Amino acid sequence: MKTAIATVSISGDLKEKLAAIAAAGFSGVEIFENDFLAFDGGPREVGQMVRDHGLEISLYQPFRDFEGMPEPQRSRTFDRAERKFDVMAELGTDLMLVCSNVSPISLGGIDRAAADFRELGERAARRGLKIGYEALAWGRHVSDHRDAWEVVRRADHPAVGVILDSFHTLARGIDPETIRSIPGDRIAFIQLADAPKIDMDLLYWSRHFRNMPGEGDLDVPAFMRAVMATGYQGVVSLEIFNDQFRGGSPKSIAVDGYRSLVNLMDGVRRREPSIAVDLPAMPDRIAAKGIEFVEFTANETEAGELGGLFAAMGFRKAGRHVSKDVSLWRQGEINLVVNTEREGFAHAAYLVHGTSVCDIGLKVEDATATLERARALKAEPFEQPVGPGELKIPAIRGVGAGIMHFLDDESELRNVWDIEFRVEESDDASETPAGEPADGPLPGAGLTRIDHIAQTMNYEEMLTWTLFYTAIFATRRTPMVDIVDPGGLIRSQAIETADGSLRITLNGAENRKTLAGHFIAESFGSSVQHLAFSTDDIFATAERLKAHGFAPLAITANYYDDLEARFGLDPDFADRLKAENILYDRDGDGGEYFQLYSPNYGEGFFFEIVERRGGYDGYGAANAQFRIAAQKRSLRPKGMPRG
Ligand SMILES: O=C(O)c1ccc(O)c(O)c1
Ligand SMILES: [Mg+2]
Repeated sequence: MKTAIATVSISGDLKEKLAAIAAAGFSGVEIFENDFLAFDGGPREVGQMVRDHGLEISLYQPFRDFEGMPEPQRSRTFDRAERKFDVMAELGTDLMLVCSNVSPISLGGIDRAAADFRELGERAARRGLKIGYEALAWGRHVSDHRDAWEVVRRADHPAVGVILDSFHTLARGIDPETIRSIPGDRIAFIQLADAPKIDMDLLYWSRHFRNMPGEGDLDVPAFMRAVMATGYQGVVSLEIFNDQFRGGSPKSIAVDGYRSLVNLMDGVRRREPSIAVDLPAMPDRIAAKGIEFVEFTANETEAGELGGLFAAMGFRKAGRHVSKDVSLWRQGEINLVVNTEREGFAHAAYLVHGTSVCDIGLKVEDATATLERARALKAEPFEQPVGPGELKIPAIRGVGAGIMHFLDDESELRNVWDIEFRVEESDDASETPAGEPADGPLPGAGLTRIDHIAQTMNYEEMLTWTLFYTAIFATRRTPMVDIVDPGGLIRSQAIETADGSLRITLNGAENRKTLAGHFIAESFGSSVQHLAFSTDDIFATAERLKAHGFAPLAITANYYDDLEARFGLDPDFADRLKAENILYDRDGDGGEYFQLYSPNYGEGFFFEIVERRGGYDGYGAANAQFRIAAQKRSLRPKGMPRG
């Protein structure tokens, strides 16, 4: 499959754009005219530069305001086209995009436009070139791909085809199934873009808010299935006008683009099995079953403090690694690992981020298949030397700074805890805090599993993260919600499996004054900001935690007054929530959510304990503002210091 991306989609100057596009794995580029005009070098030089990167120029664009002009403008547009043909010849490309006319003086008329294209086709063919006609969603007379195709059909010239751009079709709500009646060999080129559903002017929406297929809300898969059903075998290209991308990292945006294309085409192939898609085989999106472990990196002193925190939440020390300075803490199905090694990835992470979460272990259907799909989607495999008695666990670099490991029940990996960890005589007894009976292990606090992991990133990187998770794993993303922090806005969105077995919340920080922004700044980009543990009985857990010496985050009395009024709560029930500092939420179907927080440790890391009742599927977004305000009051208590 030939893949391309328009230079306009990537930030940087033309050189930087090409380097990033080539490194990401594309086979070609669309040279966007303004990128060429801004370049200080002739068309031959640009063509050579593109080919030196191993790329081809798949398209030159756009040529504007061509068809249906009155004289004398009509003759001028043909002269202008000839000049562009000269440039194309020197660039070394044979296809030019002509977008539908937006000029108020254009006359309209399908046959007039067809006659103009027939003549342009004739002139192009004489020079061995071709042209493609694209309907802009805001074109003066042609704004629908069906009309563009009718013009092309009537032009009836082998050098003239139609160009379909998913944005223009889908943003106007045109049924993509209408593409299926166009002959595939009359489609000159395919441009793809997604976009979030926003109610705004089409032109503004198109020029500022497009994003990669899978990052927005348009049905790009339906569009692409229809295209492939026509027998189209040409280039599949991305054309993304996006303000954030223009300012983003060229390398990472280019990889996102390639990832989104491969993910899209793999999905098309699975839904249209009779259609040939020339793409290497890869496993389908991976069924993720949950979070098997979370690993912290720390120095010895801080590891002791972390252990104290874990013990206060009812965790017990359950083992020590056979060959490394790594200990395991357990409760229910939760595995927390603390790594104090002086070498390897965890130590490197410690030096950069301080005490923090450095690795996440996901339980998946098939760990090897997960690595294979991740690789096909340009994720970076991670390996470090396997020590004596250790298993080789498939792993990749996450989108942030951390490593993501994959475990399954199908292989030896299911025995990782028994193979790599040993229970030490002293483990249980030595962790018994003062004041508790020392004659046996402390009972836990009723924590059962990890409900969710919350990762924080700069707002501009959120699309990269959502694409990463949704392309590799069979997950969906929830709508974005705004969370008000006294210092600014946080955008929050969850990635989750349909059954809720894996939940990751992504929090995009716009500045450093927010708790989330402070956390990423102070931890130099550590991503995991909090872990949420599940309990089946939040009140019993709250009591147990108290007995363990856990001090929950204090919530204001005002919050509880409002809560009682808002939900019409029984006053005794509201008092109980208040006494335990438990936050509460209820959904439209009577599902209930209970949340209990730890204070901050260090610069904004914390734990949460939740109970879901009656199928509640959210994350208590309505409570986040009050929790954050409380946490900000408690910032920098005694606790987890930073490197
Ligand atoms: O916004 C535009 O003008 C524009 C130009 C060329 C395209 O291919 C397109 O989709 C939009
Ligand atoms: Mg386009």
